[in-house]
Amino acid sequence: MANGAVRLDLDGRPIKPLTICMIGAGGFIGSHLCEKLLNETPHKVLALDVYNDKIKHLLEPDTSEWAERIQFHRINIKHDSRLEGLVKMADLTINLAAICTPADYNTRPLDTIYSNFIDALPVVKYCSDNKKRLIHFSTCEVYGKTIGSFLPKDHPLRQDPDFYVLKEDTSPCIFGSIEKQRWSYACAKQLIERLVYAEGAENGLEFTIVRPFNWIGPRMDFIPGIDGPSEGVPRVLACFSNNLLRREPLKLVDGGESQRTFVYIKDAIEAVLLMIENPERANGHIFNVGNPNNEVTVRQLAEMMTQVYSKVSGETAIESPTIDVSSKEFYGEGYDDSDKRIPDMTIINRQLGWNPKTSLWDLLESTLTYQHRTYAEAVKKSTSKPVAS
Ligand SMILES: NC(=O)c1ccc[n+]([C@@H]2O[C@H](COP(=O)([O-])OP(=O)(O)OC[C@H]3O[C@@H](n4cnc5c(N)ncnc54)[C@H](O)[C@@H]3O)[C@@H](O)[C@H]2O)c1
Ligand SMILES: O=c1ccn([C@@H]2O[C@H](COP(=O)(O)OP(=O)(O)O[C@H]3OC[C@@H](O)[C@H](O)[C@H]3O)[C@@H](O)[C@H]2O)c(=O)[nH]1
Repeated sequence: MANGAVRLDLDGRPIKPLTICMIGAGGFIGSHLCEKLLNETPHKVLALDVYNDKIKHLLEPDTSEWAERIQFHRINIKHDSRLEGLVKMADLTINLAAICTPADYNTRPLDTIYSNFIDALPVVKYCSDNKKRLIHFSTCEVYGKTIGSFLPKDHPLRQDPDFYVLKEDTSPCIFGSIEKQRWSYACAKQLIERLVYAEGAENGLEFTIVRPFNWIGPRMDFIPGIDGPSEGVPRVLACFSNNLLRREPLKLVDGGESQRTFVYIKDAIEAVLLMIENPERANGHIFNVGNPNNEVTVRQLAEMMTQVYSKVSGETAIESPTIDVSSKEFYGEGYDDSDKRIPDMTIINRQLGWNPKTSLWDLLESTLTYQHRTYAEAVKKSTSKPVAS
């Protein structure tokens, strides 16, 4: 922690140091949350994951100021009897573990459903049985498609926020048919949300559910062939970064017409810290965490990323920076998409006073600077390797 001052919660009460069992701590969000907790709070982290590459810098012996506050446990929660003991040792459990890349939802629907529902079940049960607080990571995908998407393209009601803004307590969850296996993830996340909520209602579980709306930033996913499988398909930020690093056109799925709101990971982590440290304001709530001001179509995102990458790398853009591909070609059979995702911010504003700060341009600039610095050399080397004869 930067200084020894006592931290106060939003109601002016001192915050007591916590032990946090963080499952999925080695992933994108987990790595930023661990960093924040170690840098700015006195809390201790029991970090559980199958991988730790993204938090290695926090575990190395020379970061000894943190050595006593973070402990890594290489655990696959599918089958590890140590899990309940670790939940019991902690004051709070945060579950981030999941398969959460859309390319997997329609091609590995069983793994997706098991990961997002079955594997999360014991975590909920251990928290409930042992009277431990749980912060569970769900997703904005539980909203599925907007009501407005079912209206004709030029219908005036499409402009009415009631037909597209997504509200935790009133919006319905609208998924495609069962053959559209894209929705396997959203459906599993919805059922685990319902289970967590029911444990709260029937057994008094103290819970908070987080619905992230496209959090992006450094360390998200992987660059295929560099720190992940060559044939792997990460989420859009890493797909487009990979294309820019390799000087290939960015692939626009079905014309890049879908809309997303992107929030900077560092803004979003502030919201999670408020939930951790203000249980009385966060328990029993479901929170949208996103930035309604950063809405773009995927095509606009591609154009912006191309411009920003040119600026940070000093390379001019290629002649045809984007190319259209069909979703069947890109993701395979059973893909479908959310048309538009604007989070309503009323509840998080009222309970925690949180607001996102960073514009899309600024967050892309810092993220693409990181991508260029981290990967440009490695990509260059990998593409200049002589082909074996
Ligand atoms: N990043 C976003 O914008 C976003 C959006 C919506 C929802 N979410 C949710 O937030 C959570 C974290 O997302 P992320 O972006 O950090 O993803 P991520 O893939 O980077 O992190 C997930 C981590 O969980 C670990 N994990 C998965 N299965 C495990 C298991 N069986 N045992 C132990 N560890 C396991 C993975 O190794 C990985 O490190 C997920 O639940 C995801 O569904 C994220
Ligand atoms: O190369 C690409 C990659 C993706 N896309 C498109 O870009 C959009 C965003 O794709 P992402 O891979 O970021 O994933 P999505 O926003 O659809 O879903 C994500 O949202 C919330 C989380 O739960 C998950 O992390 C993930 O499901 C989609 O419309 C997708 O079709 C492209 O056009 N080109």
